[in-house]
Amino acid sequence: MAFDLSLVKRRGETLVAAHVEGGEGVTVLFGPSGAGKTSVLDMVAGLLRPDEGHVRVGSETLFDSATGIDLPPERRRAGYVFQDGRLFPHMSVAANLRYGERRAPVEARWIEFGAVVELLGIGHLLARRPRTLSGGEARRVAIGRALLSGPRFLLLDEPTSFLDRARREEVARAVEDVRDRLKLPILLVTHDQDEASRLGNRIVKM
Ligand SMILES: Nc1ncnc2c1ncn2[C@@H]1O[C@H](COP(=O)(O)OP(=O)(O)OP(=O)(O)O)[C@@H](O)[C@H]1O
Repeated sequence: MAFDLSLVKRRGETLVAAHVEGGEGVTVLFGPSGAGKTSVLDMVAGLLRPDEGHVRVGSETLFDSATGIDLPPERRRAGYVFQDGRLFPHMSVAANLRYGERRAPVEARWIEFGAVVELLGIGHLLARRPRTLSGGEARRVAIGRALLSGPRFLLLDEPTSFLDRARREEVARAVEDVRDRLKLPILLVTHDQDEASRLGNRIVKM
């Protein structure tokens, strides 16, 4: 499955434009602050309406301004991991993960709780609250919650930003595992050149 995106959106003074014709694996959106990377993720997720263009993932059209197709976010089935993770602070790690799972219709669940916990190495964290996690652990839990929501693809907004070197490494490895073991299409935003080269099967400059 691959992304096929052609998007144009005016945001204030900025014209955001992106064209992606991807193959498998990780497509990196790379560019300076303000180029519109997060806006592109929001348009793919269905949270922001493009002025023009299309969003296709695999054989499915999620948006097309020419034909009027515009699926609501819940039917697009994006696993969106926001830059700040947005874990629920009053819930344990396990409850955060289960929340993702409960959101998924039964027929959309393609991965088990135990498999996600194992893949991301978060078994020892299940009883903890988000505020007691390191930045890298919190990002891994947020990726796990997204995976359990039965997504067709993942949107990762700067998954290693604001982390020290060791935590960046942890999260980068988790992204590689998701890419290589689950074969899920991933659209990943970064402004770190090394990370773009390491994780991306292709890089789209914005
Ligand atoms: N709600 C909004 N109304 C008007 N302009 C906006 C709005 N949100 C974002 N913008 C503008 O759209 C442009 C793209 O913003 P966006 O957050 O998508 O960029 P980005 O590349 O993800 O930046 P960063 O790397 O800093 O997160 C910016 O110029 C921003 O000021």
